[in-house]
Amino acid sequence: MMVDLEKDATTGFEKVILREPRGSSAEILLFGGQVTSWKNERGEELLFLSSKAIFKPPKAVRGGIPVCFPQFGGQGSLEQHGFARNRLWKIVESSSPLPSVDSDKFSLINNSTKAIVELMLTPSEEDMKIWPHKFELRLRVALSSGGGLTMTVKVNNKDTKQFSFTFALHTYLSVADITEVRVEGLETLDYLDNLKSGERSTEQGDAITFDNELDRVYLSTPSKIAVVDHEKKRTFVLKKDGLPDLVVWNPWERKAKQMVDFGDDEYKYMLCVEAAAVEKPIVVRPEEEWTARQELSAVSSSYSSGPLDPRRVLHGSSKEHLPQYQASIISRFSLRLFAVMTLMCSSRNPNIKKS
Ligand SMILES: O=P(O)(O)OC[C@H]1O[C@@H](O)[C@H](O)[C@@H](O)[C@@H]1O
Repeated sequence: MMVDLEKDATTGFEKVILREPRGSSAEILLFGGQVTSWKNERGEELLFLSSKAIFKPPKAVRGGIPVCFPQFGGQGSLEQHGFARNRLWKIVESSSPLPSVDSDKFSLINNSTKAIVELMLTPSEEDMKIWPHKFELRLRVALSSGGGLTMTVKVNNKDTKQFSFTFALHTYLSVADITEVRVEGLETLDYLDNLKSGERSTEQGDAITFDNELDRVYLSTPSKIAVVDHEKKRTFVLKKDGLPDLVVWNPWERKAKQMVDFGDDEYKYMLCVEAAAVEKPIVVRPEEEWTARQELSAVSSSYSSGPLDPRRVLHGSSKEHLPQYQASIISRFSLRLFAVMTLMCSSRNPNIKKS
């Protein structure tokens, strides 16, 4: 396992590179704490990064996995998606003893089964003027020996009063042809439609497919979602914890043309699936810590990694024989029962603890 710190020759941005012996790798910019590349063992890029991406602060970089904090989207007093994605983060020295970046390239061998780096963002005086809360935001990125990419986020409240925020890991997946892509695991869920001023609707169909602009926040989603790329015969599996919502976004043709940092036809080759906490802001009291995690893996589409949706576990395959409306009613009833039982078991967010 190797962890390198380099200065990108083209952009001048500093980046950490994680490599594992079988060939997979990941790159993380200190600007934005943003993963901009994740490659499998054959060296194929799994994340989308726009050819028109602008590497010039304070513009956020279009692609990879921007961190949206302390605000998701445009609802709030801050800039769209918050400021974390266009600030310079620091490496937490204890995570990987990386030397300074004065010479061209440094390497070290990490003997664990994962190549890991931990980055941190704390507010500057300027940040405190727009969001007056002392916090520590940590992002740990780990590349496992199988090539899976795990991102663990921690927010510590270092202040004397509580604060709340919304959050997303804005993952841009690279796909071969968006019209041949299917998202599984969101069937029958409620969502907020950003194209209809956040109007609430319920997903009726089967898996989600794409033939137009789509911008939705799916609510209380299962911990495992699959994005099937038929053309590439590849399935992305996204597992998450502490991030109940899932944003699904593709700008399609018209919006693509309006974005200066996005190619006119690049919408065909990307899909954003964003593990998020949007509907219910996270509240963290002084000296408390909130943790969330996302695990990404890319497997051949013939691979089955087990049931996606907890409702399918409850009903087994018999649900498939029920008329669709009946199956959907039972699903929703079970979900509500599950939600009530969960609420009864814990009234506090299980992802928050004393730091
Ligand atoms: O252009 P930005 O600020 O990176 O945002 C891109 C998109 O991000 C998505 O998360 C939002 O749901 C969209 O509404 C938004 O257009």
